[in-house]
Order: sequence, then structure tokens, then C-alpha cells
Amino acid sequence: MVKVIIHGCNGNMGQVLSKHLQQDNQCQIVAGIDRSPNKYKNDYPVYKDIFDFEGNADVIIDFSNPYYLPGLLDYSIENNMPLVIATTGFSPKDIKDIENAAKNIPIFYSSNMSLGINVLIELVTKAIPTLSDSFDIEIIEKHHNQKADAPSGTAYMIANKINEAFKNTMEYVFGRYSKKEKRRKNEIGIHAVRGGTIVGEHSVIFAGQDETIEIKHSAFSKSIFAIGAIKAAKYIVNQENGLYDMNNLVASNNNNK
Ligand SMILES: NC(=O)C1=CN([C@@H]2O[C@H](COP(=O)(O)OP(=O)(O)OC[C@H]3O[C@@H](n4cnc5c(N)ncnc54)[C@H](OP(=O)(O)O)[C@@H]3O)[C@@H](O)[C@H]2O)C=CC1
Ligand SMILES: O=C(O)C1=N[C@H](C(=O)O)C[C@H](O)C1
Repeated sequence: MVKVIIHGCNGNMGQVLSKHLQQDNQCQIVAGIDRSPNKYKNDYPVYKDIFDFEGNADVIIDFSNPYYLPGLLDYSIENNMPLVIATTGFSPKDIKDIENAAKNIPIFYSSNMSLGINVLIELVTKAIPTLSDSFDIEIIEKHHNQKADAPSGTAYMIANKINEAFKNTMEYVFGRYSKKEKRRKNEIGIHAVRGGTIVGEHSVIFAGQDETIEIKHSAFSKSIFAIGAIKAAKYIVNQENGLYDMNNLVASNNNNK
């Protein structure tokens, strides 16, 4: 039985994750953490601060807010507890802190827990050697009107993978509102749309002379992220200290086939 702490249990993702964990006979929720602990009637104890929890757990799954990162990393290191980080909106310093913490505990960190986005990234990076000379690359992401960060963590993740393929020579341009000059070759345009209940859409557009290619992923429910996070939690409890992502999980599933 994998004993799980849900960090951000009363957020939208925290509630979807609770439902999926409760249906999983290999997992048990031992506690939730949230700044509004009494917002819902949960079947598990909810604490305002992770340091208030005094029981045993095997892993923490975090869908919360970057505000909590320092406490979350301190607690996980102090208690030698594997961590799944799904929260987005981190600063470059936050990301360095996650990388440093992963020297002391196993951390699974991904801005998108769906399998589909991982495949989108694979397809996009495969297309780059053929298209890079003559096509411009733009990323468009669309999300619900309750999302706190923009652009999405996934848009950054996709842009970073594209940039790696260009040996980190690309410049990110967020929207074009204040731009008074033509597009340059070494740009990746990143654009955010917010509205209604859109769960999450990411498109990568390769725009060339008289033709475009668009590779798109659409999420139709938050469940895909919760299911991915649970798989990540079951994976990370058996790993050595270090930083892991969806590629590691997919590779381990393929090896077990
Ligand atoms: N990696 C992935 O696959 C996915 C990642 N996410 C990410 O997970 C995170 C949570 O998403 P979601 O559940 O939709 O968000 P919610 O806003 O619904 O929940 C976030 C939780 O954090 C709390 N919170 C929000 N803002 C603050 C703040 N400024 N200071 C302290 N606490 C705060 C909320 O409390 P309160 O309700 O009181 O505001 C709530 O408990 C986001 O970063 C999102 O981008 C989401 C889906 C998939
Ligand atoms: O806030 C969300 O909802 C989502 N956030 C993630 C992100 O910022 O990339 C992943 C997913 O698209 C949903």
C-alpha cells in the first residue's frame, strides 16, 4: 500500500486526485494539506501546514501553488520523503531549488502528467531537424479562467525541449503586443488564451512558405493529470535520489512489457 499525502488537496486538481486515489486499491490517502482545510468534507485529515502532519507516509503529490515550494522541499528532505511535483508557475530559482533538493530525495517533476503531451514533445522534436531551416515555430496554449499562471508550465516545457534541439539559441517571445519589429528567425512565440472551462490545450505550429503543420494536444478532463500523477507516485517511491520526469516513467513501463 502506497501512503500518500495530497499537497493542495482542496484545490481543483487536489479534489480530482482524491477521487482517483480513493478508487485505487494500491494507495491510501493519509493526509491532505491546504490553506483552507475546512473547505470540503474529506475522508482524511487535512492540515493547514505540512509540518502539522505527524504520521507516516510514503510519498507526497503536490498540485498547489509555488508559494508553498520552500516548505514542501524542507519537509520532504527532513523526512526523506519522495515527492511528485505537478504544480506550475515556478521561477528559475524555484526550479534550481527543486534540482538541488533532488540530490537528497527522489523527485518526479513534470508540468504535465498526461501521456499525450509526452508524445507531442517527441513528435515536435522529431520534426525539428527537417523543418528548422525554413519554418517558424509558435506555441499556443489555452486554459480555463481559474488558472493562476501564464503561460502554462507545459508551454515552457515544450519550448525548453524545442530550444534544446536548437542548442539553446532560441529566444522566447510572449505575445506580441509591444513588438514593433518583424519576427526574427530565432524566436519561439508563446501565446496564452484563458476562458471558461477549457481543461488544457497545447498547439505547436510550424509555419513555412505556403504551408503549416500544427501538432496539438487537447485534454478533455482533469482525470488524465490525476491518473498520471498516481502512476508517477507509484514509480518514484522505488527510485534513488534524483530528478525524474515522464520520459523515465514511460521508459520504465516499456522495460516492464
Ligand atoms: N502537472 C500537471 O499535469 C498539472 C498541473 N497543474 C498545476 O497544479 C496547480 C494546482 O492546480 P489547480 O488545482 O487547478 O489550482 P487551484 O487554484 O484550484 O488549487 C491550488 C491550491 O493552492 C492554493 N493557492 C492558490 N493560490 C495560492 C496562493 N497565492 N497562496 C497560497 N495558496 C494558494 C489554493 O487555495 P484556495 O483554493 O484557497 O485559493 C488551492 O488549495 C497549478 O499550478 C496548475 O497549473 C494542474 C493540472 C495538471
Ligand atoms: O492549470 C491547469 O489546469 C493545468 N496546468 C498545467 C500547465 O500549466 O501546463 C497542465 C495542464 O495543462 C493543466
